Amino acid sequence: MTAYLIRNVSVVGAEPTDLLIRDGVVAETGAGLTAPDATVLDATGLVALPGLVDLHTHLREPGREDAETVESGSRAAALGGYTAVCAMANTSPVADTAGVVEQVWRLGREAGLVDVQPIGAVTVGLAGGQLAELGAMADSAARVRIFSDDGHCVADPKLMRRALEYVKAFDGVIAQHAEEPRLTEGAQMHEGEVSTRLGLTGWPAVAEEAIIARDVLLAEHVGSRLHICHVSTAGSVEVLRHAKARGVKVTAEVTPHHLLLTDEKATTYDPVYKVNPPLRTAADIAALRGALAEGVIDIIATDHAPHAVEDKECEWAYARPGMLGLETALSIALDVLGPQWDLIAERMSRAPARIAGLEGHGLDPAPGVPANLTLVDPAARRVIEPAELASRSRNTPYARMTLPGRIVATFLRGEPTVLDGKAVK
Ligand SMILES: NC(=O)N[C@@H](CC(=O)O)C(=O)O
Repeated sequence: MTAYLIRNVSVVGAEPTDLLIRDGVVAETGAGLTAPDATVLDATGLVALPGLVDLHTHLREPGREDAETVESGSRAAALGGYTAVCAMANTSPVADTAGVVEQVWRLGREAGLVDVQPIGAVTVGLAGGQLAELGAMADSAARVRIFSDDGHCVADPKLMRRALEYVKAFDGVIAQHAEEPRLTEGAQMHEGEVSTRLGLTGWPAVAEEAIIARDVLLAEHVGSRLHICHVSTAGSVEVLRHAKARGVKVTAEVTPHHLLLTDEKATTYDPVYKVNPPLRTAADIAALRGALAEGVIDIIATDHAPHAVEDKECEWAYARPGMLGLETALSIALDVLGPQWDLIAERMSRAPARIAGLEGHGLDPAPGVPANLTLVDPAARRVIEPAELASRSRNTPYARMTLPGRIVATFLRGEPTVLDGKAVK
């Protein structure tokens, strides 16, 4: 195994130092290290972060390998600075059995670019009718700890209660897609002034907030861990703040796009901006940014949702919701938060690794720690060209935008997956 001596790197924004990576771990740190056998990387001006961890990735395999595979999504993740991703269960077949989660887990190991941790479905076929085999998925080789029907809400309160009770035994977590389905029938975008102007059916903020309010109360009643996917409204932030103050075991994520883009984008009628939950207002964005700084929202998760061309380049009403995220998330975080490296490390690596219980991830580079890390050039700016993305899909909302920051290298257990900004395999 090649050793790497990373020279003059700022670890999470601290004074520059050297890092020696050997045998899969950070072997030494300090100024002026020597290691004659090591490959030297000059990292002057670069920042080392613990490898990013995405709690919400759609990899589309099995079933829609034309849109993404475990391998192509893993490569996109590595290029985005990630060393671990949690793969959502809305595949075809649905990841609601030990067999399917083991298949995804094995494909992730074979690709070997990031650790792929499958998420199991809460209900059979995501249909919301009966609980999936949560225990069998937890006991499988994939050791599933997060369960989610993402894309669908677990709308039945009794089933949600049972799911929360069930996973408590193995410290699992239910990740809820908060959307009261009766309030979003036929919805095409955020319900507000813009939807009225465009004459499109609205997805009201209260459809999200009502489910979060219900579920934090259920989680408190049961004493279980609840995670809220893609929080998108100011009202949701208020509900979460209240729940956290009461000591409810709830965590929450926000996506890069909900931190940056508003519902005004729908006026273009370009379905690349169609996403679930929908893009909201500038006031929501301000509240989400505040909550992220404060810790009411724990993490940034991408909700990387690749879609084939025919599912996106069509009329708005027929387009599938979702946008790419893995290869641009760190740039959007830098744009939104500025060079607050400790906050970025917390929200994009340490906290998601803790929530998912991913051993060896989310740890700042230090002697003895597994070498899962990424090197960022904060001074670089890049133009996003959809055709250059590693994802099999092209549905990025940032096409031709100039974004700050570039991932220069990513290491997974001491092996580079990205070097000089390019995937190693
Ligand atoms: N976030 C999205 O807009 N899409 C997700 C599922 C979902 O959450 O609707 C997808 O799988 O495409």
